[in-house]
Amino acid sequence: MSALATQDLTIRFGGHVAVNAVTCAFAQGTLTAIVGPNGAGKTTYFNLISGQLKATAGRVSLHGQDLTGLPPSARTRAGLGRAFQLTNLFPHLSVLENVRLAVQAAQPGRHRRGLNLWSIWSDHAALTARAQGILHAVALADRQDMPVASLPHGDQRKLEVALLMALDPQIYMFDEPTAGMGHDEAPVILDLIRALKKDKTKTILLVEHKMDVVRELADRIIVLHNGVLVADGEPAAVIASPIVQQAYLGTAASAAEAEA
Ligand SMILES: Nc1ncnc2c1ncn2[C@@H]1O[C@H](COP(=O)(O)OP(=O)(O)OP(=O)(O)O)[C@@H](O)[C@H]1O
Repeated sequence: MSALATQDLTIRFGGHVAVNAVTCAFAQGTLTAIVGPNGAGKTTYFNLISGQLKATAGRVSLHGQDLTGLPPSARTRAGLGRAFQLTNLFPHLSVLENVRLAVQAAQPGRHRRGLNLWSIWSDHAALTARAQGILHAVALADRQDMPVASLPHGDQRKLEVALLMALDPQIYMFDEPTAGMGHDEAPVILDLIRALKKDKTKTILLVEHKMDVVRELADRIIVLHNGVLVADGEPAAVIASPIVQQAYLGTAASAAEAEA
């Protein structure tokens, strides 16, 4: 059984069908890149999977469990990990405190152990250690005491990935994870995605415009164009296919412009 699947997933905005009957299954332990031109429906597809948008038609399932009617929070609890919107955080708490809260949120049931001071103290120490480990992995350890609101943009993107890791989801959904990062910052995030990929229990969906990144990381590429899934397969074959050359890389359009 696939880890995640969408069946005829569709959303209309007025007369515009932004995602059009997309049926796709994602196998556990694979990294699928989702590519397509601007406005193709990639982020909208993510929003439908994570529940930020309600589908007009179709279904989303996780290990066979139908998630379609569930709100985003329930999908997160079921194992879907979508990068946090930083607006959902506590902007005046520190980076460490925010990550620690996410680590804590990912461990349901701990509070039911009762009010035992030793367990509260040891829990707090363990949660802090885990949060610090994650911050180290995303190269944010030296920013751990800064209020989230004062982080520069590149560090905010790293924090999004840190919070996702804190939740330890089964499905990682990355939407252009290195967008807006400097050349020295992007490799940290790409290394993390490589490490997640090696952990064959995780399933990764990656929306990415940079084809060199896609070529290196993806086991499979799917292509959206005008909300429709137009290509799906092994990276080299998909990148070489006429539909991608035309729809995504724009060779046909460029050739036509050159001739005009
Ligand atoms: N809330 C909304 N209301 C109306 N139209 C929307 C809404 N969200 C997305 N759209 C439209 O749906 C289409 C797909 O947008 P989407 O952002 O998913 O594309 P994308 O492939 O992620 O593009 P990009 O690569 O530029 O991020 C676009 O035409 C967009 O204008």
